[in-house]
Amino acid sequence: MSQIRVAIAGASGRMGRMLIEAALKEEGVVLAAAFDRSDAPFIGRDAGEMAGVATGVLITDDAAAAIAAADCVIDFTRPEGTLAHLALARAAGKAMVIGTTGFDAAGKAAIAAAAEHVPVVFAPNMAVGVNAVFRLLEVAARILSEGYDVEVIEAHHRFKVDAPSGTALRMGEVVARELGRDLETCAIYGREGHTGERSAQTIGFSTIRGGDVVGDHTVLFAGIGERIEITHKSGSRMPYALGSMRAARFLAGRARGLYDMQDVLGLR
Ligand SMILES: NC(=O)C1=CN([C@@H]2O[C@H](COP(=O)(O)OP(=O)(O)OC[C@H]3O[C@@H](n4cnc5c(N)ncnc54)[C@H](OP(=O)(O)O)[C@@H]3O)[C@@H](O)[C@H]2O)C=CC1
Ligand SMILES: O=C(O)C1=N[C@H](C(=O)O)C[C@H](O)C1
Repeated sequence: MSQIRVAIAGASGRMGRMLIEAALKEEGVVLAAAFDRSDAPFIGRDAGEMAGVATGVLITDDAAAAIAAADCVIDFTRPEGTLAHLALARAAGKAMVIGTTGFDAAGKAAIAAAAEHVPVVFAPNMAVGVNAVFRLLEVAARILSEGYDVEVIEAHHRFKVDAPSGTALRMGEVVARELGRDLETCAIYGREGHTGERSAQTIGFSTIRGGDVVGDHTVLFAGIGERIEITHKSGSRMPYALGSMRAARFLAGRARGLYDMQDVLGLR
């Protein structure tokens, strides 16, 4: 089996630690480097420490050196960090898996531009189950295209900084595309005060933040006399991390281009 050497960005973060654990477990993946910001708590410590394994790979604050040591960067940080790492990966000709959410249009355009030079997997959710739900939503939206109001409801931990989640937005995009609507113009983000009656063409989003909720997403199709709910609940971050390892393996030896988890999982 061919091997891919990965560098984990944001190594001290919730996903960074999970990604290191997954990289150490996954066949065909070698943990080549782990890096974070210079004020991060684990700089200089063994990347395997959290997983109770000595790896000899020390967490560094030298992003360029970490990226140079790998074939592929796996990045779950913040949009500004990801875009800085992407510029380094592009300059060094390295592949990249991007799980970070919350990009604006310019950030997404920068990712598409970099993918003209290096291969990139960019997806708001790497879990296999969520990607299966995206396909289920296409079927549901097709069948329930008349007379059903669409609402996307998501819940996450108190530390999450972007809303709605990237996954909720992608769910909205999938349903909107199937219904021939443009999410840019039909989305309603929360409601307050005298809103008037609901307009049939809208897709509503509701966001809950609290405690340690890993990530729950529901798409509700509400008709007169019946409701259909399609729900995914995460009990652990490991499915995101294992999905990212599949994405890194998918990129091994691949040409430049922009891919997502539907490509990685062969769901297109
Ligand atoms: N696609 C998917 O499947 C999933 C995506 N995500 C997304 O991944 C991202 C990270 O989530 P999570 O791990 O919970 O977040 P954390 O805050 O726990 O971790 C983020 C890490 O990135 C570092 N970081 C923050 N800002 C920068 C920056 N500007 N430059 C470089 N490094 C930076 C943080 O360092 P410091 O602590 O010093 O700020 C930290 O180490 C979020 O966008 C989230 O939505 C999460 C789960 C699954
Ligand atoms: O921040 C998180 O935790 C998560 N973020 C992603 C998102 O915004 O969709 C994926 C998952 O829901 C966890």
